[in-house]
Amino acid sequence: MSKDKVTTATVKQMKAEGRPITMLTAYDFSMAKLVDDAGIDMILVGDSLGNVMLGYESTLPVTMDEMIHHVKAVCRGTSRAMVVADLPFMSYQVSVKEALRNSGRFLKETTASAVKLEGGQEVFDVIRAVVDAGIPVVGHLGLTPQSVHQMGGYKVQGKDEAAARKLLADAKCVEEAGAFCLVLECVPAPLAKLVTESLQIPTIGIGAGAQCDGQVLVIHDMLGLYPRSSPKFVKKYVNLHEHMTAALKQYIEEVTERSFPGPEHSFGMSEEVLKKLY
Ligand SMILES: Nc1nc(=O)c2c([nH]1)NC[C@@H]1CN(c3ccc(C(=O)N[C@@H](CCC(=O)O)C(=O)O)cc3)CN21
Ligand SMILES: CC(C)C(=O)C(=O)O
Ligand SMILES: [Mg+2]
Repeated sequence: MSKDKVTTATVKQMKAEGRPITMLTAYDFSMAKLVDDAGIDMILVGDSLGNVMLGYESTLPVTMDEMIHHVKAVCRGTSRAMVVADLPFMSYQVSVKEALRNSGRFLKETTASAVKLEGGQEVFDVIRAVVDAGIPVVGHLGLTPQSVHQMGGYKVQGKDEAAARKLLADAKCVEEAGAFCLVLECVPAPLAKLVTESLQIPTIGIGAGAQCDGQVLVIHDMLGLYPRSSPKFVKKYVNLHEHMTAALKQYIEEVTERSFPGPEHSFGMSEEVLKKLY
């Protein structure tokens, strides 16, 4: 392992020093290389690949085999960032044994160094067992997309007193179980701040305000590459959809009018050889 590689120790150190942790998703080699070269700390191969890469309506259909396919590609493009593999729906809910088997697959079949899973008190035993097997775990609370049907849609979580208390208790559970880091998704900013102050482990927010120890976004959302509507928490740093459409239209036009390829994109041969062919 190279000496500047981001590890669980790096992330812990960053919280201690008050340095924000940066995380983005990536799902393939080229995007991972772009993100890693830019200097991101953590790359999440999210099950959101079901939406942005595979066109599913939710993350629920994503399989372990689909995840592994993408995690492998991301690892090949990453040298410094820590790669975190998202455990897909039903890969860790059935039993602790299955959770161990599937977490183990990520670390054996790819070079990812941590796994992520959704839930609080109900996944305490799972987190504990995976951590005990030597696999670092990232928790995920608040809006947990794998429970979309139970939540009745993608909604901000922890708004009333009971829900807020439950989220705080779940966060402490996730830490107690041994997770080294916790994603907070769609949580009121003041509650995310309270959770962040209440935990030793760093929190990584997405729609959880500025007081988390780090931030994560889906890369397609922040680059303006996702054609479906984006949640309120997304900031589009660039509208790549527009830039790419312009490039594609120019290509179509130039091929149609035969201005592409030009001489600089073409290969010649000697007149002498050519003459013999005619
Ligand atoms: N491209 C993409 N980006 C994501 O952030 C993302 C995925 N896909 N797929 C998996 C989940 C689904 N996520 C979502 C999807 C929708 C909302 C959303 O529409 N939220 C409302 C909140 C409304 C409210 O309760 O006030 C919003 O307006 O932001 C939030 C998170 C986050 N994840
Ligand atoms: C949005 C992040 C936290 C995630 O779980 C994913 O990309 O799947
Ligand atoms: Mg996910």
